[in-house]
This record gives sequence, C-alpha cells and structure tokens, in this order.
Amino acid sequence: MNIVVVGTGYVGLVTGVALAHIGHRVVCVDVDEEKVERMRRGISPIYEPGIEPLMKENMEANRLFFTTDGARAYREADVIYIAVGTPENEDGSANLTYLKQAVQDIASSVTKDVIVVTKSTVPVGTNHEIKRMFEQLAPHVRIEVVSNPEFLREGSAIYDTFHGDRIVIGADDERAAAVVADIHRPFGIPIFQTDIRSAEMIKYASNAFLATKISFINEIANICEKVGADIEQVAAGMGMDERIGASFLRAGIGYGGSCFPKDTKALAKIAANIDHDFELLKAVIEVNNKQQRKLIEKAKKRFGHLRGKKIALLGLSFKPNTDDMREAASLVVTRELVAEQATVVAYDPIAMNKAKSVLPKEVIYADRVEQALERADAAMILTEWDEFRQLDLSVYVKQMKTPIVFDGRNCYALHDVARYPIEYYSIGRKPITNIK
Ligand SMILES: NC(=O)c1ccc[n+]([C@@H]2O[C@H](COP(=O)([O-])OP(=O)(O)OC[C@H]3O[C@@H](n4cnc5c(N)ncnc54)[C@H](O)[C@@H]3O)[C@@H](O)[C@H]2O)c1
Ligand SMILES: O=c1ccn([C@@H]2O[C@H](COP(=O)(O)OP(=O)(O)O[C@H]3O[C@H](CO)[C@@H](O)[C@H](O)[C@H]3O)[C@@H](O)[C@H]2O)c(=O)[nH]1
Repeated sequence: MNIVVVGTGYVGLVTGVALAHIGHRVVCVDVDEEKVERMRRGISPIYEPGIEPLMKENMEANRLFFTTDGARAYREADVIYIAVGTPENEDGSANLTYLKQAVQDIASSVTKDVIVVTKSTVPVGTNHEIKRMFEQLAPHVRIEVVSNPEFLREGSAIYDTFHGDRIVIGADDERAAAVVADIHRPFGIPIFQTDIRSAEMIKYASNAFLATKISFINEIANICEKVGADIEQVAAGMGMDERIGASFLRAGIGYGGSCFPKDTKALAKIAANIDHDFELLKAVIEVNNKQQRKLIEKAKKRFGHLRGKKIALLGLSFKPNTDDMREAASLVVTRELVAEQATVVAYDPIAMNKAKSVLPKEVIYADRVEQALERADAAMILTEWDEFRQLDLSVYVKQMKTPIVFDGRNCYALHDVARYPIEYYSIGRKPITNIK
C-alpha cells in the first residue's frame, strides 16, 4: 500500500511517521522546501517529544520519505491523507484555502483510482464538497473521500497516536472505509465507523465539549476565590464522579493552542450559518477570553498600576512540551503588560525562538529561569513546564526584588508555598501573603 500524506505539520508528520512505523510505505509531501530539506536530514520541523528517533528509524528502514514533488507522489498513491492547516478566517469560519489547493494538486496529478482521507479539521459538508471537486476536476478516475478526524494533542502526539481512545472513520463507500480501517488496525485502537457528516461533527463537538469543561471549571475557580473554596479540592471531588470524569478540570488562565480557539469559533459559525445561535459555546469562548487576562487583573489589583514594574514571565507556549505559540495566553499577557508600560523579561525552556517572532518587540528574553526572576517585582507563570513545577521555591525568594508570584497554572501546593516568605496568587485558591 502506497500512502501519501499531504502537509507535514503536527498532524501530517506524526501521521506519516506512525503509519510508516506500523509497516506502511509513506511519502510525506509539503510545499515548504526548507522544511522538506530538513526532514530529509532527519530533523523534525516541530518540537514533539519522541518524534525524531521514530522519524530516523523509519527513514533508515526505507518506509518513510519526504518530498516537495506532490505530482509524482499522488500519481503513485493508493491512499492520500490530507493534513494541511485549516486556520481561522477573520469572521471565525474555517479557512479552506490550503485544503482546496491540496485537492486541486491531487486532482491534476492522479492517473488511477485513489482513496483520499481528510485528517484536517473541516466544517460539516466539506468532504462532500471535496468529492464534488474531484468529480469535476478528475472525472477520469474514481476518487473516494473518507473523513478521518485527528484527536492527537501536541506535546504527547506520538503517544496519543499509538494509544488514542478511538479512530473515527466517516465514509459513504463501504470499501473505502474498510481500506482505511485496515490501514489503522495495527494501532489496536477501537475504530468507530460512521457517515461522513457525523465524523466531521464528532471532531468539532469533541473539541467544543473539552473547551466547555475548561471554561466551566475556570468559572467555578473564579467563584471559589470569592467564597473561600479551593478549586483543586472541588475539581478532585467532582472528578471522582465517573459521569463527570477527572480530566480537563484543571483551572488556569484558559485554553490556547492551534485547535480549541479556532474550532470553537468555527463551530459557532457553522451553527450561525444555519440560523442556530450556539449561546453556550459563545459563552465558553467569552469566558476563555476573560480568563486569559486573569493574571493581569490580579497584578493590577495588587500593584495599582504596572508602569515601570519588572515582570518575569515563566512559560510562553500554549501548554508544556510544545514550542507552539498559536493562541498562547502569553500573546495576550505580553501585549497587555507592554501596553501597561511594564518591563517584561520572559523565559521558556523550548518556545523562546518561536516566541521571539510573535511577541511584542519590547519583550526581553532570559536564558535561564533564575535570570528572568532577577530583581523582578513580580513573576507570572503562564505554562506549567516541569522545570517550573520542580523549581525550588527559595529561588523566587533569592532572585526577586519582591517575591510576588502570580501562578496561572496552579503549579505549587499551597502548603509548600506557605513555608516561604512569598506572596502567591493562583487560580481558584486562597492567596498566600507571607512576604515580610
Ligand atoms: N495541531 C494539532 O494538534 C491538531 C490536532 C488535530 C487536528 N488538527 C487539524 O489538522 C490540520 C493540520 O494542523 P497542523 O497543526 O498539523 O497544521 P500545520 O499548520 O502545523 O501544518 C500544515 C502543513 O501543510 C503544508 N501545506 C499547506 N498547503 C499544502 C499543499 N497544498 N501541499 C502540501 N503541503 C501543504 C504547510 O506547509 C504545513 O507544513 C488542521 O485542520 C488542524 O485543525 C490539528
Ligand atoms: O484541564 C485542562 C486541560 C487543558 N487546558 C488547556 O487547554 C489547552 C489545550 O490543551 P490540550 O487539549 O492538552 O492540547 P491540544 O494539543 O490543543 O489538543 C486539543 O486539540 C487538538 C486539536 O484539535 C485535539 O486533537 C486534541 O484532542 C485536543 O485535546 C491548553 O492551553 C491547556 O493549557 C486547561 O486549561 N485545563
């Protein structure tokens, strides 16, 4: 089976590597020449734990190849996975430009029947539109379209691909569905087969539901702060109910990343297009926008104003174990701190290079956490990297001008913080004001 993957971002590269690892011959196509050149040398264009050794192993076994020559790859393919980006348009809808370009590229190259599998997250109805495009652009061949939405998380993408909860296959054609199911069977993950529109909706509904859980727990956290309850205790007690589930109840400064923000907006737009006002989802988005500003609010309340204050930012990526800066809370926080005329010194173990190209130019970067904290008036933790969670709390006391910490990810147990002369504000928990 000759498999081609179009687009080598988080989804395409991980899919290509994983399919090669279970024994398929996989050619990964990307339009970005520099990226392809690096991948050919075994270098991953994304930071993702475990990906490079797996890439190299499968390249050496002659199962995994990288090319910019899409035309040739599509001509030889039995199955083509589309994994190009579907970013958001200004009105919140999904931008299908890359996807449609990929469809045109494939249509103008294929010379034999082929199955096209859409991994990119696309609005309901898109796969049928793709099918129509193929019928018009490549009437000489039979192209079956299958929806196979992706559920991997950045930072644990390899693990998720081999240990996912389900593989969703949406198809009109039974034979195409069976071929795709056979390809994925070696992963040993339950396969859920359904119709195309339901498969497309499963992806958006799953992300919207998880985003709802996060905004819900963040609202409960905000109330906890005012009524003197502790969100960690509340989430633990709630999570013991199997109907609720213990995961995705971590309160913090909201969700970011390449998926939840854009997919929630796209689903709200899908609903609006059929005159359905998705009020609940709109509230989830609004709550998240406010939550990303929570630490600024707390700092302004503590200091009055932030002008001239030196603020150390710990963590810039939208979550740990990735260098992805898309929709990270740090984008909002740095913009506001700069507008407030604070001096911002930032540190992230992995995302600093990417951060430099997207954060305001006023941000200063430190090489180490200790350097960021040096003589700072306050620290803000935006990402719960292990390096911060495991940091000896005495470092804040030793390095900072005033050890005032605003923790947006509840990295420390309150009883640990209480042993130090630190002022500590977290999310949904009592503040600690031990500063002398
Ligand atoms: N990032 C995630 O964690 C994740 C998880 C699940 C689903 N998704 C969805 O998967 C899709 C891809 O997301 P991503 O984060 O991997 O994207 P990405 O932006 O990281 O990568 C997309 C890649 O496609 C390439 N590309 C664009 N047009 C092309 C073309 N015509 N031919 C060949 N290559 C082309 C780009 O150069 C880029 O390398 C999106 O729809 C996204 O919503 C993403
Ligand atoms: O209890 C929680 C869990 C997550 N988050 C935040 O939510 C965001 C997203 O986290 P996560 O879901 O772990 O990362 P993603 O890589 O964005 O993965 C999500 O988005 C992908 C793209 O669609 C899907 O494939 C995954 O299933 C889905 O989990 C991050 O900012 C987290 O900090 C919280 O604030 N509290």
